[in-house]
Parts: sequence; structure tokens; C-alpha cells
Amino acid sequence: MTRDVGYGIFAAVATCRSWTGIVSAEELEDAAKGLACIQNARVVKWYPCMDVCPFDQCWFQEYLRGPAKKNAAPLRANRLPSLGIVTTFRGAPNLESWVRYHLKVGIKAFYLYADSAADAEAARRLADTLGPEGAYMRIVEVDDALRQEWESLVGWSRYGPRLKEVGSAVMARQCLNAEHAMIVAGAALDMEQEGEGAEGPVCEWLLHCDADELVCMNVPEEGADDDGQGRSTRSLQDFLAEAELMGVAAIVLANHEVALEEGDDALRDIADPFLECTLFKVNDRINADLNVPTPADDGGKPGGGDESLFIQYSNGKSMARVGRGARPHGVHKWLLPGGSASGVMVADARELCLLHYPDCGYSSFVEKYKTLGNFGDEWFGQNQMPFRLRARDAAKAGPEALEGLYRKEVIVGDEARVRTLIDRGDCVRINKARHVLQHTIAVSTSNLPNACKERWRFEVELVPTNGDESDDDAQDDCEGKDVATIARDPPWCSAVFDELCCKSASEELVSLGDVKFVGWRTEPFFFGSVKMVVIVVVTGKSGSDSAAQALVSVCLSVSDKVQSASIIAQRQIPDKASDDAFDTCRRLFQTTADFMNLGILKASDVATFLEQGFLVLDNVFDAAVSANVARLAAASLAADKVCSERPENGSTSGSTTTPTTTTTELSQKQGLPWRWPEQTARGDCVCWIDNAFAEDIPATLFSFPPPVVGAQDAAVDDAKSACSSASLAADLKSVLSQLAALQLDLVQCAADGRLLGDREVQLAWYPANGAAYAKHCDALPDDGSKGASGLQRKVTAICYCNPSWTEASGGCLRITRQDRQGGGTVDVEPVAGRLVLFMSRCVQHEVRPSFADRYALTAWYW
Ligand SMILES: O=C(O)CCC(=O)C(=O)O
Ligand SMILES: [Fe+2]
Repeated sequence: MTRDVGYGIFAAVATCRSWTGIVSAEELEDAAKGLACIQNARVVKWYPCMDVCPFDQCWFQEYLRGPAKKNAAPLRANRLPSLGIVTTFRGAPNLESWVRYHLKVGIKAFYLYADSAADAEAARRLADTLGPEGAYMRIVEVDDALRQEWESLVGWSRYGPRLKEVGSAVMARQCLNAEHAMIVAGAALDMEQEGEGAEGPVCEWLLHCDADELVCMNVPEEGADDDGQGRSTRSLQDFLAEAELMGVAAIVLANHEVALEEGDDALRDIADPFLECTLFKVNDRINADLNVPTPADDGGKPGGGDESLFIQYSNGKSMARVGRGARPHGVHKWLLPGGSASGVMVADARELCLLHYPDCGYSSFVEKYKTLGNFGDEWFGQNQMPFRLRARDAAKAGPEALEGLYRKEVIVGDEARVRTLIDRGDCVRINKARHVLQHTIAVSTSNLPNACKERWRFEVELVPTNGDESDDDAQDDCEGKDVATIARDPPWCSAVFDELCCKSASEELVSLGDVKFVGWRTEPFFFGSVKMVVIVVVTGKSGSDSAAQALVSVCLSVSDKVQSASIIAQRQIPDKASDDAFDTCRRLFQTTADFMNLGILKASDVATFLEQGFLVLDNVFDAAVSANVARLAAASLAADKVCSERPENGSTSGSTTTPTTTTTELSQKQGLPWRWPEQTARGDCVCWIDNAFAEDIPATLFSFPPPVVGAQDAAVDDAKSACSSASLAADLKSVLSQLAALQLDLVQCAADGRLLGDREVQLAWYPANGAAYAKHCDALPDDGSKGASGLQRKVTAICYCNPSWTEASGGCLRITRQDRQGGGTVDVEPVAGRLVLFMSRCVQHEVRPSFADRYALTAWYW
């Protein structure tokens, strides 16, 4: 029997000017006929769509562009997805800081649309100064050539006309550029997947945001006193990988808005807000509703935890998977094909959010509203944000009015008010950006992480057969409804899934290993019909190709409702529970590369380190120089009346991981910020050494003459007894710089960006009264589920500073060897000049009771 009407083309948009310009009824029919499962197609009904923007229905443009990419190579087995950013910018004063921050947090692609030739030039210069990392920047000037390309975009019908409207032109350019970038990024990804090597940067996700916004992963719990670094264990890449595994294709991020504090001078300029501003208005109004496409969402709305606090938009920004047909819908959202809201996730802002820094600094604020001039009340067909209108009017009224507005609405208040706002949860202190920008973080561009065990996740796309009765019902159901409503799960999908689950015990599949059909979802296929995507996990020894073939043939045979099946995604799953912590840690590193340019370690040291999880090297540091670090510590302790003795009741001044006073704050104080960590497991007294302090160690740290450490060693004593505060400081600095160089070595050895974190350094003193530290690991036990590259300590490096150590002094570092290395323990004496390096998350260690003063400088690399 020949059926007249094939799947789904029973609704096309007849009333919309923008729609008909893109595709005619004939084109629509031809496109449908080109699909394997459609015998014939005819447009049978046109209906006016008042509620649904026609733009949102253009999703099947994807099908018009040529054959679907169903047979593309497996999706990047073994590589974590990376994020790119598309931005349209003009005169962005902090572009360099913005790019550097994002490079440091692992952004691998920047699609920068320069709004003028001068902006393009500035970006190109920046790319040059970045060296190889400059290659991640793709700079496009908004010129006539680009304008012409805009005209071929789906969004042209919607945004093209807006280019002429004063109030909407910027947003229209941003949206067109974002769509353009998504297409370019999709092409790059395709090329890479087909093994052709992409010309520009490659990313699997694309975020649309501005040059005054930063992506912030790992925001700490509100009120957590952890220097804003957060302690979440997953990286952005891991976050994205998990999102992909859950079938997420777009992620909405809440934007916290910078809150300017009054400080000494409310009207001060702010040279680099990313570095200087750390207070943010909490945005807690982001919710899933944002993803329902309503044209009204185009404009920003003031809001946030305290409605009156936000001065700019509070409806977030979003990122979408590249190559999945997402297109910008305004600047805040990506729309998924068919306007589908399933597959959109709202990120928990405490883990992942956007930091927005508008209107920072008085003179730039004045300048901005002078440039904007007398803009209209409307913006993209809606009311402008109220604050912008007030600022426009104030600028018109004169400098006094503008200053008044800035003081009243941009500045949130003085110290007391800030405290109240934080207590109320309306504001939060986030030091993340400052921290990232200030610390040495290197991004590795090295190879893939090591292969993990054979566990694969497949997505098999099942295209329905034509002529199924139940679909006639579906069609009837669909008449007159919009796409978002009709693209729901039809009954055939659950029936097919049930059949497949039964098949998992079939001979064909059992030979692959353990095959589990874990779930399914639908995606719009054509108007009124859906295709089904089945998610399968295969655990076993067989290669993924044979698994893919077997899965496809089983899916095809399972039901006559399935016309065709193909693998659309395939990904190796990192092992979780079956992995021991040592394996997880080792995946941080490459094992096969030749390490050519190491500064401190030799290639053979790296091999030893990877084989046993730890490394002991003598004479890495000059013995006398490291002994002087101990003297400096002892001297500052002698000057510290509070810390030179452990408090009786054990109550102490802070937690172990958090510096409460930073060394930088010390210029007004005498001494280092020593404290007794609040833990019964340890008997040492510690202080954190931050970078700024290391650069400029104050001469007031201790009284002279500095006490002699390791008095038994007369030689060292004689040689250095005449040392000055300056020379001790120089010695500390030199050890610190070696610890920094060591980090660069480790970054080189790391797998694909997996050791790109910060460094923290601590000086520790174990008093001679038997102080010890019970057996522990330096980072949370990590089974791999939170990602091997999560943000926590990864490698520990210790420089021992004790010039004359004897067996009687005790205080050895006792390392527990890995089981596969034969188990047991190794004792390492903390002698001056010795380096110990170990994997923080899996190497258990303890400090044995110490009967001499014991000093060590420890660096943790993140
Ligand atoms: O000083 C040592 O040998 C080890 C100290 C330690 O384990 C720690 O501070 O976490
Ligand atoms: Fe430790």
C-alpha cells in the first residue's frame, strides 16, 4: 500500500514571513522524501502558530543541510569534552585577563567576534602574546564578509531586521555571531572526528557569554571559609562528560552579579575587576522554566536573591553541545532542536555558575552611559531593564545625578551592609577568579589520558518505520499543536525498549560481555514524529566496533517498528569502583611520552614516580639553603607568643586546609601566621605561604639573632650563623621557586590538562615532644567517579629542612606502599635537601613521632 502522507509533515508554518523565506512547501516535501523512512510526503496542513515562534521550529533545517552525520566516526573515545566560548566584544578593557582566566580553567576554544577592526587587532595581538595557547582563539571581525555570512543563517530572519534598531542591534549581532560560531565549531568537530584534523580550535560545548563574564566552576558552599576555591572534586571537563552521559545537550548557568563594595573610595576606578572584585549578588532565580522558549525571555530582567539588588540581567547564560543543532535564542539561551526542553539542565550554581562584572568603576560607568546616549525605552521589543533607563536619565540630568545613582545602586554598601547581605544569603564572597588569576596554573596540551577498562556507552538511534497504526493516532493527536508539545514519547518506544531489555541475554549480545540497556529518550524526527535514542552500556573485553555492530543488528531485529538503527555516540566510560585509587591517580599522567624538557626531574624519576606512586630524591635542594628555611621558621616561631606552645585544651585557630590569615597580611604583624590545626590526628604547627608573601618576605619576621636549628651540626651552624634576615628570605624564596619549577615538570607529565590547578605551600613544624601525624591521604579518597581531574590536591611535594637528623630524632615519613608494589611501608628521614613526591589521593603516609624539632616545606599541586 502506498501512503500519501509520510511521517510528520502535517504542519508547516504558512503565516510567518520569516519562515517562508527560508523554505518553501516543495523544499520541505523534498527534504522529507530524502529521508530513508519516508516514502512520500506532502504538506497537508498549514496552520498559524501564534504561541510558538516560527524560529523555534526550524530545527529540521539540520536535515536540509545534507546527509545526517549518522555514520561519523565514534565520538572522541577517551577524551573528555571541552568547552569553548563565543563572545562578541567591543573595547573590552580586560580581555587579556578574561582570556587568561579561561585558559587556566581549561577552556579550549574562544570564538571572538570583534565588533570593530581595532578590537580585532587587539585580540590578534593578545593571541600572539599567548604563544601556542593563542591558537585556541579564533578571531572574527564583524565586517562585510561576515555580514554576508549572517544572511545564510537560520537566525537571520529573526535577528537581521533587528540590526537596524538602535536598542537591539548589539544583541542581534551577538545572536548571529553565536549561531555562526556554533556552525564553525560544529564543522571543526566534524573534521576532527573524521580524522581530518581541524584547522581551528575544537570544542564539544559552546557557551555564549560576554567579555565581562567568567565561567566559574567549583564555587564553594555559601559561607564556607575556604578562600573561595571550593572543594568540589570535579573539573569542568568532568562535569560536561557526566552531563553528556545523562543525555544533556544544553546547560543553563545562573549569573551572580558583581557587588561593588564602598571601600575607601566608592567612586574609584577598577583596573581589573576579575582580580579585584570578590563579592557577588546571589542569583537564585534561575530555574528550568527559563528553557521554555518564550520570546519574552529575550530581555534581561532584574532580579536575583534580592530583587532590588541586581542592576543588570539575572536570567543567566547557557552552553550547548556542539553539532547537535542548537541555535541561539536571544543571548541567554540555546534552543535545542524542536524547542525541546528535555535535555536542558540547570547547573547547580554552587558548583558551576557565571560571574558577571558589569559597571565596575565609576569613570567607566560614566563613559558607558555617555556612549550609549539617549537610547529608547524598548529593547528587542520589550522594556529595557529599569536600571539602564534610570542610568540613561541620570546621565541626561547631569553628573550629580549619575554619581548619586552609582552610589545608591551600583555600590552595595559599606562593610556592615556587606556583612548583612552575606549573612542573609543575598551576597556571596567568591575568590575563585582572583585565585586563579594570581596563581601559577599551567595548562597542559599533552596527549590523551590512558585507556581505561573496557566499558562503553553507546547511543543507538532508532528511526521508526512508516505505516505504523499507532502513529496515525499520534498524528491525530498532534494536529494544531506546537512541536514542543507533540514531540513526546509515543508508545512504540517503550515497547521497543522492553524488547531490547529481553534481548540483552541473547547469544549475540552475551558474547560481548555484560550488555545493559540503561534507558532511552526521544528526539524530534520530523513534525509529529520522534526517533528514539537508546542508551546501552557494554562491559566486556570485545572491541567497541564489534559491540557497535552487534547492537545495531539487535536493534534492527527487535521490532518491525524500527526502520533503521545507527550508533550516534560511543564513549569509553572511565572505570569507577573497580579501579583502585592508585589507578585513578595514575590516569592523571601520561605514561608513554618522552619527557624531554624537565627542569628538576629526570625521565627515569618520572617513571619511578608513576610505578610506585611516590619518589624520594636527595640533594634536590641545597642542604644549607633548606636548613635556613628551618631557621627562618624557628625564628618566626620564637617571636610568636601564641603559637610557640600548643594550646592546652586543643582549641585552635582554624581548619587544616584553610589559611585564616594569609602571609600577605603580615606586613603589619610580626611573624608568620602559625596555627595549630584543629585535628587530633596531627601534632604539628603550620603556616601557609602565599605567593605574594614569597615575593616580598618582610624583614620584620623575627628577632635576631635567629635561633640555630639542628644545633648538633656545628658546620652548618658556623657557616650560617652570620646570616641576615635578607639571606634567609632569599633562601626560602629559592626553595619556593624550585617547588614552582617542579610543578611545571609535573604539568608536562600530566595527561591532557589534568594537572592544571593551583599550588599551595605550607611550612610545618613538628615540636620535639613526640609530635606526629597519623596515617592519612592528602586528598579525599577518590574512586574516579568524580573525575580523575577533579579539583583537589593531586601531587604532594615535600622539601625537608632538617640539617642534622639522627635515628633518635624519629620523625620519619612512613609511606605505605601500594599492594601491587608488594605492600609494606617505607620510612623516609626528613633530612635537609631531600625531596619526597607522592600522589596525594592514593599514597597513605604518616609522620612518626618526632623527638627533635622537625621542619618541612610542603607544596600541594592541584
Ligand atoms: O611532613 C611530612 O613528612 C608529611 C606531612 C603531611 O603528611 C601533611 O602535612 O599532610
Ligand atoms: Fe600528608
